Amino acid sequence: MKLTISGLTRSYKHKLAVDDVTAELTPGVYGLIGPNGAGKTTLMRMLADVLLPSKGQICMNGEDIRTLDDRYRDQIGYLPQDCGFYSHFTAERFLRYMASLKGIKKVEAEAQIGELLQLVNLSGERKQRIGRFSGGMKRRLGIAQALLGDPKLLILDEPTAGLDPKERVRFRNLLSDISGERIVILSTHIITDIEYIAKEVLVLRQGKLVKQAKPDLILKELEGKVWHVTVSSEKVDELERHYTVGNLLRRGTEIEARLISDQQPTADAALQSPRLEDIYLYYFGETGGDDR
Ligand SMILES: Nc1ncnc2c1ncn2[C@@H]1O[C@H](COP(=O)(O)OP(=O)(O)OP(=O)(O)O)[C@@H](O)[C@H]1O
Repeated sequence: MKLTISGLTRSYKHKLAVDDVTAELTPGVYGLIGPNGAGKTTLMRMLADVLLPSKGQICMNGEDIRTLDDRYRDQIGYLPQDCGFYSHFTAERFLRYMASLKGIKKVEAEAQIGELLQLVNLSGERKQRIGRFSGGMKRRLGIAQALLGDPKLLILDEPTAGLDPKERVRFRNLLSDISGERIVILSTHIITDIEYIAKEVLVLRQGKLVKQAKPDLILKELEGKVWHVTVSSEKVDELERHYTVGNLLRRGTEIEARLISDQQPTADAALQSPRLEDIYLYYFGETGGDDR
């Protein structure tokens, strides 16, 4: 199974939200990252075939998705950023409803619903109204509905938004369990969500795909560029003028910072082992991670 994206472009009036994106995806987990407004949701909506591109093409196994039409949509599971739930529905009624929209036969749907509720750890809550669910439970139910029909392409827009750290760990494990032969594309602001499970990271900046690479390769690229410095507080402005500086840590009159620089920034700067979350500093000049 192969998804080929060629010159995919989408503008809203004068705003170019996705700009000439070309990529080839094969089974595995892809982490789509980028700051707010980078175009992640727009790209995912086009992949989910709920938004038409202004230009460009998406092909599945060499066939244009416009030609495949229903045959493409039948193979997709999509969790939108804002998954509108019917709050008076119970979890199982919601999944039954979504299964019928996907054209899954009743008996088959019942079997899948049971399995999926178990997978997302909501079996005990299957008869509870969604209105009483926490944000994390709703997100897990959203993941279950995306998995109905055993889709070959799973598109998850910020699936971990609103999950607490424990739920995020559970989600990571769930994703590595279900990835298998599927292509999974998930967008996130939180690098640790994809650190151990992403086959490749897709970096989107101002609508452009500026990087598609394995996490190891990205880390290699950052080697020799990440520094830890300690400066007096009055030198911080100067440091920020010259370098891309991450979170500052105040220690008395001194400030410690992690920064990106091709050369050693100060005489006592110490080289650091790059971490995947340094991607945010490197590509966007901002920090990413659990605190965002
Ligand atoms: N319906 C719309 N009409 C006009 N502009 C839009 C529309 N949807 C998105 N945009 C603009 O397109 C750009 C990309 O938005 P998009 O939501 O795809 O980014 P994103 O990376 O998903 O951001 P976030 O992380 O905040 O969800 C932004 O500048 C946004 O303001």
